[in-house]
Amino acid sequence: MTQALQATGIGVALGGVMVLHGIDVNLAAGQWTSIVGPNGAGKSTLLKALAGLLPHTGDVHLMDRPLGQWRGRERARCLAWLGQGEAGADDLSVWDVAMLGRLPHQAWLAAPSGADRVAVEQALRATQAWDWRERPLGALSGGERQRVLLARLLAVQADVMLMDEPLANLDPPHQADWLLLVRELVAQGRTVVSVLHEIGMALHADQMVVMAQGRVCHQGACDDVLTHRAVEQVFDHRVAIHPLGDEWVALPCAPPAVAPP
Ligand SMILES: Nc1ncnc2c1ncn2[C@@H]1O[C@H](COP(=O)(O)OP(=O)(O)OP(=O)(O)O)[C@@H](O)[C@H]1O
Repeated sequence: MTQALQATGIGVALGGVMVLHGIDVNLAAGQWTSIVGPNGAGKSTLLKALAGLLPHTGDVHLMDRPLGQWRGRERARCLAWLGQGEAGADDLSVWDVAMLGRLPHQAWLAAPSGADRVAVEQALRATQAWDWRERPLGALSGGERQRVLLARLLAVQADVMLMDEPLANLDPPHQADWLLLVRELVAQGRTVVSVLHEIGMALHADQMVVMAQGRVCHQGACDDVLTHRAVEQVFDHRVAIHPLGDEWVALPCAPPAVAPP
């Protein structure tokens, strides 16, 4: 199976402290992988290292080529990024924000091509952000803003898409729309890697990477009970995964009762 991203021995230090320790992961091409784990586990840091956005030790290969051997624009066409709580660009219109996703396709200072405009319109329609295209990003609600940033990622039309908490601020119908969108992207042969706190949504992926304390505790199929047990363990059994029809649901659990003194 072709690997879209392969990380070997990834170590990252932030503020002089090691926050990732010797991470090895293989993320298959044409699949959706979700990364889950408690707050501070290192999920966002791993995603940034995979995107080449952070200095790290170890190796990352994108489509079987070392990340460092990709030229900047070529890599930006292949790998698209949606960060967590991205700030800035508030004065830009929604259209212009989504058009930023086309920069890797455009010659320096060139006007957007017809293909760029088609890609942006498709992306804004896919996230139901088309009607706001003339509004400034800063005038949108949190969920509306997130859908525009998702459109920017889609506009890249990259083969590999990394998303850090893509469901942040999205209401349940738009979370369901995102799930359909990801399934469609994967059906087209694209690779999606998402950091998710919504374990129930994360279980819809093909593969799951389970992290805690800067390490990968488990990587496996989302329908494998070993993966479920690993998820329950990293969350100190405060979440339990149960079958529901053909799917899996994650339910929160009360803390264990403390025996009276
Ligand atoms: N700039 C920084 N300097 C020092 N430590 C940092 C810095 N940024 C993050 N960290 C630490 O690195 C660890 C991993 O952070 P990271 O954001 O990758 O975790 P996460 O699993 O994505 O968490 P969350 O679920 O809360 O978003 C945390 O302990 C965090 O406090």
